[in-house]
Amino acid sequence: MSYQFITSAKLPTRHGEFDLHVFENEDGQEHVMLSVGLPVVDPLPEKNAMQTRPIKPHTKSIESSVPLVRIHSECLTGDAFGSLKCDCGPQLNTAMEAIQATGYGAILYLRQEGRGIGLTNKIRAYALQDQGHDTLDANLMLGLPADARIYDMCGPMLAHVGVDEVRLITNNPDKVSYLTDNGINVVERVPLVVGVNDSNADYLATKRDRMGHLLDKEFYTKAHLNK
Ligand SMILES: Nc1nc2c(ncn2[C@@H]2O[C@H](COP(=O)(O)OP(=O)(O)OP(=O)(O)O)[C@@H](O)[C@H]2O)c(=O)[nH]1
Ligand SMILES: [Zn+2]
Repeated sequence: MSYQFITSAKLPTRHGEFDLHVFENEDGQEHVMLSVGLPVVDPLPEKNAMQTRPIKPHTKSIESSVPLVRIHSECLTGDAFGSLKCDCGPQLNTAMEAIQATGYGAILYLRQEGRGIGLTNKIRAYALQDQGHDTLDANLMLGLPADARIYDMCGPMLAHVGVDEVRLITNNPDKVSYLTDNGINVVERVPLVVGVNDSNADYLATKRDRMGHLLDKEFYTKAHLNK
């Protein structure tokens, strides 16, 4: 699949100002990158398309010499509606804050709702979860993969802002492997365990115990929360 940069603009947010870049694949599916302190290709057609604005100075420290990057998969229910069934909303907000704090990094917001099965199927899976099935079994019962996401857009999106090494904010080792196997140096994995609550503790435990997510050290169990 090939990916094309379409346009960009400033996006002030409650976490600070980002440059928002839109990319599209050949099927017309859009992905978004929010960046801070990284080059921006001028979106205006009358200007040289390859011209870049100068990189804004960022807080230089040993930690921030490599950009902080979060690959975030779309979750309408968590990101927009404040759902407590998952940890996506708090993860997105925390990552945006952390990237603003370093002044150097990006969120790749991938439109792969429901781990790539789409919103309708995710809600079908939620209905099965309402009957007691866990997040993994619910997908399988629908005849769908546990995780249908692809990450081949990440390389072109990062290349667009001149990034080939990252400090990656994730608990998912698949994301680290994918980037590493595709020429992006992951110098550090930065864990992101936020938004744990009574409604998502079992869901997080399933990700830890059945899907290989690296949550063991930092993660609190439902039993712990109920103490
Ligand atoms: N199919 C399905 N998708 C879900 C469910 N809960 C959250 N999601 C989707 O899962 C995606 C986020 O994936 P997660 O497994 O939470 O985390 P991750 O991105 O793999 O790992 P981190 O980088 O550590 O956040 C989003 O696209 C959500 O819409 C669920 O119960 N079923
Ligand atoms: Zn979610």
